Amino acid sequence: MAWRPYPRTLTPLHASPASSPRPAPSAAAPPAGGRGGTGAGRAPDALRRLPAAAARVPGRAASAVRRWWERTPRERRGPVLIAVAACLLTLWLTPYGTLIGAVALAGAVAWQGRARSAEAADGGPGEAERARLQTLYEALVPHLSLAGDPRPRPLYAHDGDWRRAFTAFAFTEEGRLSHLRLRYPPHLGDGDPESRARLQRLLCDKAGQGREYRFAWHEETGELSLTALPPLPAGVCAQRFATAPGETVLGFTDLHTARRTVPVTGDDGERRDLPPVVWRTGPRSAEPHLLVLGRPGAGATTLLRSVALQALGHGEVLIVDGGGAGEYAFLAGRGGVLAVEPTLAGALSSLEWVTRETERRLLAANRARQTGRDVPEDVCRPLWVLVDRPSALSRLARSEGQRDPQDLLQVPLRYGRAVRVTVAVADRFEGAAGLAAAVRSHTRARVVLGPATPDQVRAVLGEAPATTPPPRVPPGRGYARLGTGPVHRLQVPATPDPYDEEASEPQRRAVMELLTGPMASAGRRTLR
Ligand SMILES: Nc1ncnc2c1ncn2[C@@H]1O[C@H](COP(=O)(O)OP(=O)(O)OP(=O)(O)O)[C@@H](O)[C@H]1O
Repeated sequence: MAWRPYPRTLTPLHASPASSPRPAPSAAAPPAGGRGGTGAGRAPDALRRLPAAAARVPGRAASAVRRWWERTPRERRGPVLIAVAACLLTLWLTPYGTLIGAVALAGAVAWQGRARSAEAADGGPGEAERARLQTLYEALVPHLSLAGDPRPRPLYAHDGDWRRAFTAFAFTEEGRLSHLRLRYPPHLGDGDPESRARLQRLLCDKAGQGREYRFAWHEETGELSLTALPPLPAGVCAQRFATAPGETVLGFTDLHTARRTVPVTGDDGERRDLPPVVWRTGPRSAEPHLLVLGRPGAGATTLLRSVALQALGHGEVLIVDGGGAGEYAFLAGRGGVLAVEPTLAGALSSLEWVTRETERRLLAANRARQTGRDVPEDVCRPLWVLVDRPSALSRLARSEGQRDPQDLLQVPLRYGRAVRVTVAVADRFEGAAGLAAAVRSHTRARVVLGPATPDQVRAVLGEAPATTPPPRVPPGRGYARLGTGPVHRLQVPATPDPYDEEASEPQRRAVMELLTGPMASAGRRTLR
């Protein structure tokens, strides 16, 4: 297989530390920006940390002022502003007032940062942080101590020391635990999923609700690390992503699980580099077809729309809308869109054409190879078959005594990869039982959207996520797994139906901008 370098617009992660979001902390290194330390007495590097700590002081003072302002009741904000303005005016009018004000401000800022700088300088946690670690340690003692433990100094004991148990930790600027690495005793049974789940639940409760956490078990060293994850980037609209041909962005994920970033523009117009989940299709792909499952309203249709808009840049698209709600109607008649079929009859005839077209392409490719000629262009042009809610169509077909449209997906699913025919299927959880065996066995790129239990995620992706469920699940939020790769957290870009009046104007406009022009009647192909 030929090695293909990154296109210049794509950024390998290691190449742009300055412009990328900060990497999540590894188990050995607490997160940059958070304040961390080791409990086991690593050598303090005070001199190195002091300038950095001093540089953070104004930032801390500013966030203290912001927190104070947010806590101030609305009715008191006006008088407070007037008092501040009066003080500033007095200083302005007093001889040397500006200078006195500046010195006083610098003094206040230095005072605010003094205690914390001292802590940061010796690398140790502050008083509040020590108290949090102590509370966490005491909560772990009943779970991790052993009655009648013969060892003279067990890791976890009521009069024990958290410094021996916690080998690394870090706190956020707000004083919340952001990273912890702890040693666990051998009797925990780290091979037992129930023991693991119990300890993880306890740690989540004690580390603070309302965030997602990633757990990593290090069985060789008997350590467990917990890392608080920031929310995934929301507010990314549909747009032309910087990808190579054959690559589709399913959504965005965490920096530590992605291999690169792509530049994107948020709906506020701000440009950022974000780590995408990239799905590769085509003859070399190990996951040439996609299955999306989720609860109603979780965003499965949105993901198929996003795939369709990206596919239109390089190939032709045929859509079967089993939901029949007209959520793809805006694509009908656009350049590159072969058909949008909301009815059973239309779905059957279009999918029959797809079967014939796949077979035609296979024969043409075979003949070209046998005669040593190039494969014809019409065989290489990607063909995308997007099927939304096939289980609903199958049910309808059964009740009407017609052929199951999913039977017609067998050929493209089995043989389509070699001739660039890609199938993406979306359905609801309750429709999963109605998916044909071919759909289930040939869709190795998988996405789960919306609220789902770890067991539901495992049932679809083959593995539960290593992260805890998000406290609030926005539309388009879920998990993705490509083949046997890791389970990624996923946020799908907002790609609404541009005629959906409830969608935000910038998001609808973004979709309209990606639409190809109407197809000229001369270019229309008949699928019947
Ligand atoms: N990634 C996203 N970002 C922002 N909004 C989204 C996203 N995904 C979905 N939505 C919004 O959530 C709503 C439901 O989305 P969508 O129709 O895609 O869900 P669905 O899973 O197909 O639901 P159903 O099965 O009921 O059709 C829509 O209003 C849509 O605009």
